[in-house]
Amino acid sequence: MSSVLKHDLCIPAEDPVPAGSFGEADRAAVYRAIETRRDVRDEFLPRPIPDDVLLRLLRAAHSAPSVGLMQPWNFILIRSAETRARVRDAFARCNAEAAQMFEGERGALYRALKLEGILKAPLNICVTCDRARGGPVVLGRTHQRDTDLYSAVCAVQNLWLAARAEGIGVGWVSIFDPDDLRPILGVPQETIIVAYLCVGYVDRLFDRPELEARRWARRLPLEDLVFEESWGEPSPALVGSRSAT
Ligand SMILES: Cc1cc2c(cc1C)N(C[C@H](O)[C@H](O)[C@H](O)COP(=O)(O)O)c1[nH]c(=O)[nH]c(=O)c1N2
Repeated sequence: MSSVLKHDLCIPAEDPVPAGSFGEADRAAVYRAIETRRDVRDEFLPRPIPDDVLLRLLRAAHSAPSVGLMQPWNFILIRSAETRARVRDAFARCNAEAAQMFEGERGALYRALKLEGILKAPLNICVTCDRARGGPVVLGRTHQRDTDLYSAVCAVQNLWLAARAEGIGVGWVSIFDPDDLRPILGVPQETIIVAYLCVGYVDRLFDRPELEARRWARRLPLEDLVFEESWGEPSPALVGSRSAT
């Protein structure tokens, strides 16, 4: 790196391949996993997930970044039909409440959506966050207490992307009262239930978010979300990107 580069942090046109970057095929695979990852509700197959594959997914989750290397996560693997049925009941109760919050056509559309695959997926995984792990003072968490929760969410996303590469679908279900789940799964009171995931091989995937395909919501244009230097200032770097969103 020349001294100009060091001080100006610019990358000249003739810059060689950045150190540590992936080759083209690997890079494309990473973006493919990111872009084709979907939330899965109804496309699960009963085919069991082999232990070695499951281990890869859990290792991917456990490789996530975490504040102060706190690694606040635990993973509860739920396979029994009986436990899943109890969880499904907890979902159904909350989903009925949620449905009442949308009126008219929106309510009808909500009721038509399938928002979980708890019984259909052969495996469910509950991801938790132990807020006390790492002791009372954790590097990086002193002024932002919720960074432990953010860390656990990073683990979920790692698992989700690794699953995509394995041909395994994941569906995140959050339509629960955590206090309903807690006794079913034996989660201690001080531990937060971060995510309840339905996991299994799939026969197909939506090529865009299902909620978009079913006209519930739309992906927002990226350039509306990126600011330059200060809130509300459009970024020149994103000008002309609308067609790419
Ligand atoms: C924290 C959180 C919680 C939930 C979700 C996601 C996340 C991040 N999603 C999935 C969500 O609807 C989905 O990710 C978006 O619609 C985008 O679709 P793709 O994930 O790109 O397929 C989700 N989906 C669903 O059917 N029931 C649910 O309860 C939830 N809950």
